[in-house]
Amino acid sequence: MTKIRIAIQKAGRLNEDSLLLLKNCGISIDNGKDQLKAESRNFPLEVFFLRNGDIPQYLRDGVVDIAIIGENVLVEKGEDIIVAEKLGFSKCKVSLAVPKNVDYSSVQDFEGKRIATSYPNTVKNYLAEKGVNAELHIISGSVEIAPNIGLADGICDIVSSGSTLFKNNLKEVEVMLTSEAVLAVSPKISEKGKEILTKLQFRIQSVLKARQSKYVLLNAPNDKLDKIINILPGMRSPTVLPLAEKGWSSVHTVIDKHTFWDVIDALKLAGAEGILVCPIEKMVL
Ligand SMILES: Nc1ncnc2c1ncn2[C@@H]1O[C@H](COP(=O)(O)OP(=O)(O)OP(=O)(O)O)[C@@H](O)[C@H]1O
Ligand SMILES: O=P(O)(O)OC[C@H]1O[C@H](OP(=O)(O)OP(=O)(O)O)[C@H](O)[C@@H]1O
Ligand SMILES: [Mg+2]
Repeated sequence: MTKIRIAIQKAGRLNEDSLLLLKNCGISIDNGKDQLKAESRNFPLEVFFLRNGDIPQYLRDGVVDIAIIGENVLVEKGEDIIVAEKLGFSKCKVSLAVPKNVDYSSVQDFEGKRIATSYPNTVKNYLAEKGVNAELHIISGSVEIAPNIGLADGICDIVSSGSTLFKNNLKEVEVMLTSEAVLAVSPKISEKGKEILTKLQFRIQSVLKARQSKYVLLNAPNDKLDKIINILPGMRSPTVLPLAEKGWSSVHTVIDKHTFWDVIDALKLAGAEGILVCPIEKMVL
């Protein structure tokens, strides 16, 4: 039977969320400690645990069919790789930063300066677009220390909360790109592999939609139903059921978690009572 091969980061920031996503998709993986390869018992999937930075090459060569990888790594070394799905976790930026005490006015200030980074192609392309020439110092980690030890005038690295920059007396001056984990696809994937990928993507989409939404149940007096229903976005239109108590109804609907608190406040004002909010496990549309 054909199986699809997926690359997942062996250890690091993407590992846990990638495995959780597969688990939420109902895919069980027998993953012993330090195992570099594992199989699913209930989905035609083989998992390879690899270094994030090596994954674009494995995709290009067709050694794996798909991968969960940071978009920023594809920008750096996998522009030819197709992204099938954004996955909503490991969100970060790739930014330029300089020491806090430097007077910075524009990207032109990097002209002739030394920049330490693990993302040379990203910086090179960005600066070329802006017509700036700088000298790059390629290092594989702890980039933020470079200006403090006199190795560089500025850095280009991943920024999330900004605390690493802050601790190293640096300030973010240019955001070159924003990134999140994505499902990437090898250009060499077979037709059979594509069929399995479609099934996997269907499951992933159901999980991601569910993560974004909450199921809401509330009670309302019938004379306030119109106003309440107007507030609710819902998947299609909300379900309205009569309560045992005369003149009252129960309303069921789905709310996007980003607008959630605003909608709840509006519902209360409109006369909703006994509001219950539940997580959704899967959302199949
Ligand atoms: N601080 C952060 N916040 C959010 N996402 C991050 C952060 N740092 C890195 N990422 C994302 O997670 C990915 C993996 O980062 P991590 O530091 O675990 O691995 P790495 O050292 O870049 O790669 P490798 O697996 O090759 O060692 C990055 O490519 C980026 O997309
Ligand atoms: O803005 P922040 O929330 O501080 O996150 C940014 C830091 O996170 C990443 O490093 P990581 O901790 O993954 O260490 P690494 O360099 O060993 O990969 C990245 O390289 C930054 O240094
Ligand atoms: Mg890191």
